[in-house]
Amino acid sequence: MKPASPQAETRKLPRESDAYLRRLGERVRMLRNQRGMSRKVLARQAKVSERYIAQLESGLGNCSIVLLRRIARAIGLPVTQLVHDGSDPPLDFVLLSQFLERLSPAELGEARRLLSDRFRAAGADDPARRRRIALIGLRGGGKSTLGMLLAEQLGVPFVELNREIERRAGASLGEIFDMFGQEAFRRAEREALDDILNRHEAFVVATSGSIVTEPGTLEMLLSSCFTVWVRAEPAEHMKRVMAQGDMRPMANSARAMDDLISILKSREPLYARAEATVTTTGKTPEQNLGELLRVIAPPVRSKEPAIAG
Ligand SMILES: Nc1ncnc2c1ncn2[C@@H]1O[C@H](COP(=O)(O)OP(=O)(O)O)[C@@H](O)[C@H]1O
Ligand SMILES: O=C(O)C1=C[C@@H](OP(=O)(O)O)[C@@H](O)[C@H](O)C1
Ligand SMILES: [Mg+2]
Repeated sequence: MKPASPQAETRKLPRESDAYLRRLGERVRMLRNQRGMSRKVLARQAKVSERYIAQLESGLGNCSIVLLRRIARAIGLPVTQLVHDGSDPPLDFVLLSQFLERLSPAELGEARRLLSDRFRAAGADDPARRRRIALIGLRGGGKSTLGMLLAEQLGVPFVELNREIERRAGASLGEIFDMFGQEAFRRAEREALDDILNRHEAFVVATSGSIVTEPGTLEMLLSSCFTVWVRAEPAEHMKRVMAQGDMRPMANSARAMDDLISILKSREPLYARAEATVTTTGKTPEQNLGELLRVIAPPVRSKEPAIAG
């Protein structure tokens, strides 16, 4: 992970922004043309001046988000389809997302499983996936403690993702955050996970607490590994984190417990995507190890009844 010099970064930014505004303008023009709308009609429906639309389409208008939303509505699209970065997705992607929007949350879950079974080597019941165990959850839950015990029991390598990230970057987690920022850390999480998936067929990984927050990384984790949420009660998380002396991701302040509760609350739906959960409050690591061994065991298939003959 090589840092760009601050001067290079500031030189790059305006150029990147200009290119982005040009692409946004071209997209608005193309979508307006597709709909057979003149600039005049679009301006009237969005309640902005025609000159403004002309500026936007030529890549010169840095629109406020409220105005852009009005333009998107007048075109008949959600604003997210105007502002996305990078090139336009293929038509099938657009059609598929329209189709998915019609499904209920339960149907969406089923659709994701079906698609991932069809297009990934490792399906839900694939024994290979059960040999790649990922422990997820907030700090102090017990991922590292249980991960080490589980790997030893299974006779497979134990990977501490945070250490892998540090090894690959040649810098400590603190330095990565301070020097390169959140975005670099998210990228490093994903690259480190991809790397261990490529290097090992079987492992136990104690992931970093924040790994679930980047949708691409979460998807990779859920479809490649058997995931277990290692959780504890908030007060127990706090007690353990304080005992370890490093309060991140909470601000090291009097509000740490409030921070922890709100981080946990915002991440709970993501951690809950794990296929199994173990709660470590009031249990010994050995008790939880037994529980883990049970939950990761492949489902027992009932034998076909013997045909009497
Ligand atoms: N049942 C349990 N399972 C795992 N850890 C436990 C348990 N009970 C107490 N602990 C303690 O809680 C702490 C968990 O920390 P750690 O494994 O580093 O969590 P994480 O990796 O999720 O941040 C350790 O100090 C461990 O000894
Ligand atoms: O929950 C978080 O946001 C984080 C948890 C830490 O990992 P552990 O949960 O492994 O301590 C570490 O990756 C980073 O400081 C961010
Ligand atoms: Mg840990």
